[in-house]
Amino acid sequence: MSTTGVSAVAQSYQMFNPRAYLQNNYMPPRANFASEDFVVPWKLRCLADAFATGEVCGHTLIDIGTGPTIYQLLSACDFFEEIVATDYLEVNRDVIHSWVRGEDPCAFDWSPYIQHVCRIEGKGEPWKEKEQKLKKKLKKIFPIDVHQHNPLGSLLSQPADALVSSFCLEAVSPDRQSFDQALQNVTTLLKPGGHFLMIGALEESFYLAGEAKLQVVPVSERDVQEAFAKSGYCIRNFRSYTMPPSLKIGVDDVQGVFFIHAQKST
Ligand SMILES: C[S@@+](CC[C@H](N)C(=O)[O-])C[C@H]1O[C@@H](n2cnc3c(N)ncnc32)[C@H](O)[C@@H]1O
Ligand SMILES: O=S(=O)(c1ccc2c(c1)CN[C@@H](CF)C2)N1CCSCC1
Repeated sequence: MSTTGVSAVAQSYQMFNPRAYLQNNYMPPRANFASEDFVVPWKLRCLADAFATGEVCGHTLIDIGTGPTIYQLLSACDFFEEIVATDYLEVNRDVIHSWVRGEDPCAFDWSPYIQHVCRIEGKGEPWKEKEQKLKKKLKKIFPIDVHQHNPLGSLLSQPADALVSSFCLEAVSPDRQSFDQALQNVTTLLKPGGHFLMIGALEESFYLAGEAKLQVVPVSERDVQEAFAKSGYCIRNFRSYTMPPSLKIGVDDVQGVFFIHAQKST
């Protein structure tokens, strides 16, 4: 693992601006729910379908690199007692804390995401009920460093039943070796037989978040599949989405998005 590379990544994240990041990736017009063919509905569908199998369930789910977003947890909250959010930056952990407490009138409006997920799950659940359910289950918000062999330090008493992660490992790894090692590291947080649902960027080399320009290690579908196999997973499902030119507006150079559902070997 290149320690200088990891230190440089950590340094670049000191400039990360959560509000700019949300603006670039989670607000209209880039975030478009008009058709299931658009990337945001595609991501939410991947997650909803995986949880709808009923195979991904248990007491504790950990989200690796939560950032300032909660969409990635919406379909999980019916299947776990406790959801643990994690992030390297205190500024992002504070955004999630603030959303859970519901005290910030200027907080990001996730209602279009919650309403869409309730619609595709087809349970007739009012969106405000799902919102409250997630806030109630989001009991812990921990600091994490995926480049540490024990990413959560002593904060985790026992391995989780499932992991979720979205746009994290490739966005914080200076090279493929670090990406593979980071996956090995976070896998120690998951119980044998546990499930890992990951969404990530394909062939991306950078993204912007306000003043910060973050380097991303470009990964292919094959790179991701090989990394999971190397970390001892059975790949249950793998899907990918090709980014249309209209969504390439300069805030990143992402070429596509992958979804992987993998199960840790027993
Ligand atoms: C591209 S953002 C992803 C945010 C969110 N999960 C999403 O889906 O948009 C990457 C996140 O990784 C976090 N991060 C940076 N360095 C990290 C590290 N060493 N370990 C874990 N997370 C890290 C950043 O603070 C940021 O929130
Ligand atoms: O869901 S996305 O595919 C998405 C969402 C988040 C990110 C990326 C892509 C690519 N760069 C990542 C940096 F790590 C963050 N999407 C991109 C097109 S517009 C709506 C959001």
